[in-house]
Parts: sequence; C-alpha cells; structure tokens
Amino acid sequence: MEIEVHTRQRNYPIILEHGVLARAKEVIGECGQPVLISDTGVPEKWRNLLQQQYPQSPMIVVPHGEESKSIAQWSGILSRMLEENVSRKDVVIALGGGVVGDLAGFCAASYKRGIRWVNIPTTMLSIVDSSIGGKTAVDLDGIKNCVGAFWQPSVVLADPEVLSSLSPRLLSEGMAEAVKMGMTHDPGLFALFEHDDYMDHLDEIIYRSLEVKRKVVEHDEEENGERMLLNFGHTYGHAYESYYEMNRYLHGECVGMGMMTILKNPELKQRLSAVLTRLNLPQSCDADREEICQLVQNDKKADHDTITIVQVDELGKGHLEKWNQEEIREGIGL
Ligand SMILES: O=C(O)C(=O)C[C@@H](O)[C@H](O)[C@H](O)COP(=O)(O)O
Repeated sequence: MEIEVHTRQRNYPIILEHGVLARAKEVIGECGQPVLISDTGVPEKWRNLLQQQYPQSPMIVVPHGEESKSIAQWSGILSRMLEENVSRKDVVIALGGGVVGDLAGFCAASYKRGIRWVNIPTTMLSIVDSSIGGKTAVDLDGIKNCVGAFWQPSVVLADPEVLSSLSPRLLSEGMAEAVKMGMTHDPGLFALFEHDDYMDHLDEIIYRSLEVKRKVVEHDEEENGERMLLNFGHTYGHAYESYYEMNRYLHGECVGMGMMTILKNPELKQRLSAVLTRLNLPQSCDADREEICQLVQNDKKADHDTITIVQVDELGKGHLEKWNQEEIREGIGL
C-alpha cells in the first residue's frame, strides 16, 4: 500500500508493505552513491539485508540509544560523508528507530545545505510516528531535539516484518505513540487498544496512525498550530526523559506517563490507564516534581512565562491550552 504525503518541501510516498526492506533498492530506484546509516540496536539481519543491496556503499553504524543523538555523532557522520566524497546528488538511507531517523535525517538536512534521504524505520515508534513529517534533530545539553530542521524524506519504507525482531518493551513503547494519536485524533484507533486482541490489528494500527500523521503534517508542516497536538504527553514526557538522563525510561514510556500526568477527564484517564496496563507501560514514576516543573518551564517550546500544552477532554479531539507556571505546577499535583 502506498500513502502519498504532500508537503511544501516535497511530496513523498510511504510504502507500507510486508517485506519491502528486501526490495528496498528496487523501490528506491536511482539514488547516486547512497550512504547507509544505522545503529547497533538494529539486528544484523536487517542491516545485512540492506547492505547486500548496496554492496559498494559505506554503512555507518552508531551506538544504540539516545546518546547517539548528539552534536558529536552528527559532526562525525558529516566528516565521514565528506571523506567518502558524498555529493549533493547522493542519498542518505537511514535504517533504524527514531534515533537513527532523527540523526541521519539531520545529517541529510545539513550536509552541503541538504541532500535527499530515505527513511527505513525498524521500530514500532518510528514506523507509526517519527519516520514521517520531516522532524530531524539531535539533543543539546540534555534538551531533546534542541538542534534540528524540518527536512522531509524522499521515500519512507515501512516494513512491518521488521517488528518480528523487536522486544515486547520496544513494541509497547511504540504503541504509546499510536495510542496518543488515537487520543488526539482517532477514537477508532484508540478503541483497538481496548481489547486484548489488539495485536491482531497491527496493520490497521499502523495504517490509521500513518493516516493521522499524514493529515496533520499536510495541514501544518512546520508546527504552527495543529501539529502541536502530536505533542500530547510530550511536555511532561520530555521532562521525564531529561530527568532520568534519557536512560531509565524509553521515549514512548515517558509519553505514556506524560499523557497520564496531563489528562484531567476522569473517565478518559481511566480508559487510558487500562490501555497502558494492557501494553505493560508505566503510568507514573518517582521523579522529583519540583525538578520536573523546572524542566517543563525550560522546555524548548516554552515561551518565556507560558507553555502551550495539549489537552484531551473528549476522545479524538485534542486541543491546545496556554499554561502559566502555576498551572504547570498544578498539572503535576504541586
Ligand atoms: O512529528 C511531530 O510533530 C511530533 O510531535 C511527533 C512526536 O511524537 C515526536 O516525539 C517528536 O519528535 C517530538 O518533537 P519535538 O518537536 O517535541 O521535539
């Protein structure tokens, strides 16, 4: 199945197809001398499957984990690309989860003022969420995604087969982003998680999430309004990630806790809690609340005294609110 994403920067297809990684080269077509970027967390069989199709291309493999989304890794990869004589006609191919996509995408966005890139997500989180929309970034001084650019990929290859090698924890954290999109935009998507057989609907979960994301990105490519809704759960979620120095909880786990922190409607909160329990996702943590408030106030999206947060009072209808310092404190029960 092909989903076409229309943006001002460029239009591109998401190819959602079982087994598409095995025929990546055929689908991608002419792309100069590609540079492959992956991480040590991507099983060798997937890396080999891509490398076999591009035997002449260098594959740059960074260590697995959020620490790789750094200025040091970014600059190291750019130097390597220069060394490999990568030209403006060549293409970066990212194979991995959100970290690889964000890092490789930002390398593509910044190298020689921007070259094409292809994203091949290998985690649930990156398939349903981060691989589309063109947000590329690295972290700076503990602030997530502080340095980056909107740089849309040229093709996204979403192959659900790669999920077979994912741990249950990684699968669940990715589901958290799909749950989020259900909460803000698609009650039917959320409802799929309210039954124990949700894994039987994996393809539908992926498709519906991609459709939510596509529509939002098409309406608001650079996050001036509607796209902010995709930040549901992220304001406190990013603060939890920073508090634990990006290594105790996974991104999706923090988003789950962030949604529970911010949600006020008791009935919805109960439904979300039941879904998170089903997915084995944490709902709260022992972070110091004063420090969390401080981190929220320093969020890159805070606007001096206020921050725009996303609230959901009715399932499928996220809305934006401006919160001041006091409301941020109240939000976490201080
Ligand atoms: O694509 C978007 O827009 C999103 O907000 C998706 C988020 O789930 C994702 O975590 C995103 O990378 C966060 O972006 P940021 O702008 O808060 O750094």
